[in-house]
Amino acid sequence: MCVVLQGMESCTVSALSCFIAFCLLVCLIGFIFADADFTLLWASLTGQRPERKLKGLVVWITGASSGIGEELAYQLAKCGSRLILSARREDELHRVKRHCLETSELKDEDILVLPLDLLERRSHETKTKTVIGYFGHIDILINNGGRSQRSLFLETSVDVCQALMELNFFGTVSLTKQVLPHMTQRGRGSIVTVSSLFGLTAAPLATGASASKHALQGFFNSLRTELTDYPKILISTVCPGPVQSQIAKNAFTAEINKPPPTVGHLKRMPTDRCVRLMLVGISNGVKEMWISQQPMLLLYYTWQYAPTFAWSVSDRLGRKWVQNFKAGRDADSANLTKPKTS
Ligand SMILES: NC(=O)c1ccc[n+]([C@@H]2O[C@H](COP(=O)([O-])OP(=O)(O)OC[C@H]3O[C@@H](n4cnc5c(N)ncnc54)[C@H](O)[C@@H]3O)[C@@H](O)[C@H]2O)c1
Repeated sequence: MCVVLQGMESCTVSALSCFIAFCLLVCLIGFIFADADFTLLWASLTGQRPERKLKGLVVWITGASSGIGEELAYQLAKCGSRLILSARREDELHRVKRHCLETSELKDEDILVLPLDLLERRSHETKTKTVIGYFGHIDILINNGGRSQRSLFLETSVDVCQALMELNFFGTVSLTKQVLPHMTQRGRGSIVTVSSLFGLTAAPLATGASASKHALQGFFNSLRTELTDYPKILISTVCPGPVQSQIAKNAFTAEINKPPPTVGHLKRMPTDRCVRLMLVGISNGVKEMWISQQPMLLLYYTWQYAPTFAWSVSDRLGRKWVQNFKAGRDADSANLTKPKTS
């Protein structure tokens, strides 16, 4: 009897260990192939669908003429959101609007094309009044417009660092300053700001851009803590790794108005996947979203738990990137490979 019970016990224990090992294996595989932080992935598996949550909402997108902003417009239009499309180039915004109308059930009056320069801060009050005059309210502001950088700090004019702060940080803060009082008055709304993984960590050739995104992280994290009396106002920051867009082509270089010498071919996440995850995050009240393919995401987790080890890995990767850049080669494509020799 005793021997039988012992046998059953050891069977149960080994079944339990197999089950735990299986769960750990599933977690490990999931972790290796994950392209977002766990809260966001959980929301995408079990949370509210954007098609349900965002239908009919009024969403203002800055930087809607290309890349992530353009894709946001397309996916939000399919969700049935009413849109305000802003960027500097009006013709490009009309192109995006036409495509939204062709691929969704929205009507012409559901999309307002509103040219806006983030650098022209004095215009932001009037632009906000125009939007409220047109739709009556704003449910979601997506602060997406911005630029990056491809230059070594030693060769870069401080004017470039200032220009990056003016655009990415002050332009965003200025528009938020106009829209937020409207949301606090209504007691609800979302302000979603596209930061970057290098707003949390760092990247070579992007000192000024990284600083401007770090500033955004600090600003919006602090703002969130000030708005605890408004539980229905969401302040969310999005931290993407490399995503397919025009970002490298439009990057600042060592001097203002000097185009990048080469356009990188860094392995980038498809824009539609990044935007889908963003919309899932917005629909489920996710306050910070990390969105990136591996190994960038893995490196970022390492940064959280073993920063010095992560710095030694990123120093190695960064050195190759800088060597290629100095040699005038495509720096982006070499960030995870050996320096190019031809
Ligand atoms: N693509 C990436 O790899 C990546 C990674 C992390 C963060 N981001 C961030 O995502 C956001 C969108 O960039 P993207 O990748 O789609 O690049 P993009 O160059 O394709 O789009 C940038 C958008 O910002 C607009 N813009 C630039 N200057 C402006 C100004 N003065 N006023 C108004 N609009 C202006 C552009 O017209 C364009 O519509 C940016 O804030 C960028 O920093 C991008």
